[in-house]
Amino acid sequence: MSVIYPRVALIGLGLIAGSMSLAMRRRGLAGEVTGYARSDATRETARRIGLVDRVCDSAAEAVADADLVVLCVPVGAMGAVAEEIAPHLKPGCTLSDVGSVKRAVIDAVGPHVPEGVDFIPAHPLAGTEHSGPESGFATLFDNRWCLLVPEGDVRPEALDRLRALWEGMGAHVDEMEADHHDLVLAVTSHAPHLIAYTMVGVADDLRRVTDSEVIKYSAAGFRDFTRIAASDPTMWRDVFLSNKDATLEILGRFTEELFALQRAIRTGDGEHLFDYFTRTRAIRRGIIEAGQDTDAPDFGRAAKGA
Ligand SMILES: NC(=O)c1ccc[n+]([C@@H]2O[C@H](COP(=O)([O-])OP(=O)(O)OC[C@H]3O[C@@H](n4cnc5c(N)ncnc54)[C@H](O)[C@@H]3O)[C@@H](O)[C@H]2O)c1
Ligand SMILES: O=C(O)C(=O)C[C@]1(C(=O)O)C=C[C@@H](O)C=C1
Repeated sequence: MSVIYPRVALIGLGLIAGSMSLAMRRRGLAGEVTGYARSDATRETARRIGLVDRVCDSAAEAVADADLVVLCVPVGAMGAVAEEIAPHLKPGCTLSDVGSVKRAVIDAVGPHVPEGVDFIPAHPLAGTEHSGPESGFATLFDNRWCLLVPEGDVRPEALDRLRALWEGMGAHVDEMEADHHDLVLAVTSHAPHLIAYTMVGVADDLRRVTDSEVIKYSAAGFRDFTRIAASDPTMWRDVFLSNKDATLEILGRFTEELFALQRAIRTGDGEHLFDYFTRTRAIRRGIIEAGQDTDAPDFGRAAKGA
């Protein structure tokens, strides 16, 4: 593949920035990738493992002359980072981010975007429970979605170019409106994370009673919860504080359903439980039949309508 951006700057050098750098390198999508992270230790590690072509000691130095700048920091840090780099952005460049919440990032970053810079928020729907500069890998975005959330005046050629970059990194790209994005992600990602955190917390409380049996005999379902609940505390604190309304709306509905199931168990209403589980099983099967299971080998073809 040919170079899409001569110079890309990544601010924040963790799982997502590291994976972007390696995914771009795999296909030669960027001429040079520069990077900056706030802590000396992270920059040192990034240098040692050659995560990007050049690790800079300031955000200003990293973004100078960059054709694409991507903010890869926790959602709560986006506004301050945007304010810091704004005076150093090259006219005509594209500014993007990878935050898990979009409305709050648009509100925080938008006011700092200089005239002549295209701001195109993005969100790759791919990740792991690991964080930091050593956690990235080149195939993270393969067969995953990346949602682009442009608002206002964005040049179509800037949008096409960013889309081509994400496709070159292995992702399927769609566009979505910011508030809708936040509601959808509250259902598919944010509330499930909170539920996993809660379940593991409950098990931890119980452990003190059962003397480690919870961990010793933990079944596959619970192990999956512990993987999710091992995700980065800073990232997830920021996600919940930034997507408050949508997450609370979904958690309200979740609590109502939970109470109904609780009542069915207490009253011995097997029909309610059976019907409910039949409905949820059909959803999983529907996902697989529609070719939307991103773990399936043919997801790529299905997503492209092949
Ligand atoms: N981890 C996931 O599963 C996932 C998936 C999609 C999107 N995201 C989003 O991507 C972004 C980055 O997540 P990650 O998983 O790569 O996190 P990470 O913790 O692995 O990396 C974040 C990096 O940002 C740096 N940083 C923090 N505050 C900073 C600041 N003020 N200035 C400069 N650098 C700063 C940290 O030192 C670290 O290097 C977040 O906004 C997150 O919501 C994460
Ligand atoms: O697989 C995981 O570990 C993830 O949690 C990834 C996941 C998700 O919920 O799907 C987490 C947050 C992101 O914003 C996007 C992807």
